[in-house]
Amino acid sequence: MVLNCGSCRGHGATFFACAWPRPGQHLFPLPGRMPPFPLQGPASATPLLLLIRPLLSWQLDFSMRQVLVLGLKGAGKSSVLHYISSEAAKDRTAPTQGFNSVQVYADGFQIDLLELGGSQNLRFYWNQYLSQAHVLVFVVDSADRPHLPTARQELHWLLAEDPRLPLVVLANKQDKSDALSVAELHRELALHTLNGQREFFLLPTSATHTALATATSIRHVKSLLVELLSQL
Ligand SMILES: Nc1nc2c(ncn2[C@@H]2O[C@H](COP(=O)(O)OP(=O)(O)OP(=O)(O)O)[C@@H](O)[C@H]2O)c(=O)[nH]1
Ligand SMILES: [Mg+2]
Repeated sequence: MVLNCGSCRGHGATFFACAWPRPGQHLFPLPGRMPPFPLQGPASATPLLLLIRPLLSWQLDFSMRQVLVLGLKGAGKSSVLHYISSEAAKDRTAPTQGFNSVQVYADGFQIDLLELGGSQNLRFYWNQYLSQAHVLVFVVDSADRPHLPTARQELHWLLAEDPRLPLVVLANKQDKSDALSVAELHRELALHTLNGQREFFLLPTSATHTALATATSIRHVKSLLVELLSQL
């Protein structure tokens, strides 16, 4: 079930509760700029506060589980989020300018999935959201060979910051004929270097209509997340 900000109980700071973005909403239209989190300051600090308050609801709450969804631009993050929240694929998605979030309920808790845009200027802010995430989902375009070294570099920078955060890597766009296999991606992303401290999963996915009933269905991602998060 998808919930919009009207159902954002439990975010702690009620003043900000209504600011949680609606699913699919892009609330950060400023080109390439997104403030770091956490941000502090008096409530009178508008208009900056108005711009940042959606991000302030990304905070720990025992009834919520936070999933941070990262990956280079065009990897398929928004498409994955759309499927997880609506159980339907989307033909077109716009590049995320800032962030994008969806909330789903499962097994008695709320899962907040937060996607940060994957363009270079937004990647600068990625690591600032790690500390409040329960799981990191890293989406890779399996057919985008030229950008795999960048994806590997970005992923390993993130992992170095938090050696214990559970990691789910999605080898997305498996429907493409030139997509690397999971084994090839495992090698290209140097995932063998992960130490045994963190829980780690690498799943083949395809966020397309035709793949919804196949082995690469995003449905498996949702099940895995629920299982991982219910152990917390
Ligand atoms: N063939 C194929 N196309 C996909 C798949 N997933 C996403 N796409 C397409 O890839 C393009 C980019 O997808 P997005 O979901 O917007 O990518 P993103 O990671 O959110 O990109 P940014 O928001 O710019 O960081 C869109 O045209 C999607 O329709 C997939 O599994 N297979
Ligand atoms: Mg996006």
